[in-house]
Amino acid sequence: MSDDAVPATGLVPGKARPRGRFPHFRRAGDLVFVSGTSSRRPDGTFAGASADEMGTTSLDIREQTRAVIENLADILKAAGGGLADVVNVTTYLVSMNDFGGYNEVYGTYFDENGPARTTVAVHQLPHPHLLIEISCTAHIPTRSIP
Ligand SMILES: N/C(=C\C=C\C(=O)O)C(=O)O
Repeated sequence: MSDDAVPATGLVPGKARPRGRFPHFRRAGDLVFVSGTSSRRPDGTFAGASADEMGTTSLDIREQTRAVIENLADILKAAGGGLADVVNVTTYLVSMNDFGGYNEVYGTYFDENGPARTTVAVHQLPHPHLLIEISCTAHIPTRSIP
């Protein structure tokens, strides 16, 4: 693929729009930086968040983690790569009580040969239903894109 055909930055069609003036990803040379991504769906609902008829909310860290990583995969695909190209991950959890569930699902996508990783707990994320947000960097040389 010619360099011109590879988007350098972008809003990815079909993904939840960023909640601010930033792109889903930005390329700098062979590196692709993906903005912090949640389990938010294009319709504004969240995978891994539900409420019963009384309004009691249930949040599921495993489901949210899976949805976040799948959202990252879709964004990386639009940038010409995939999860196998990720070299660094930063994870933001609202509570370290969710570390076990997050870690379990993470390990179904990545292993010790995968990206470097940092996981931190933060006070809040941009919506009260969010337990997790992940940003990542991928190495996707434009010359490797078919
Ligand atoms: N990356 C940011 C928010 C992401 C929210 C979401 O994906 O639901 C940001 O505000 O920097």
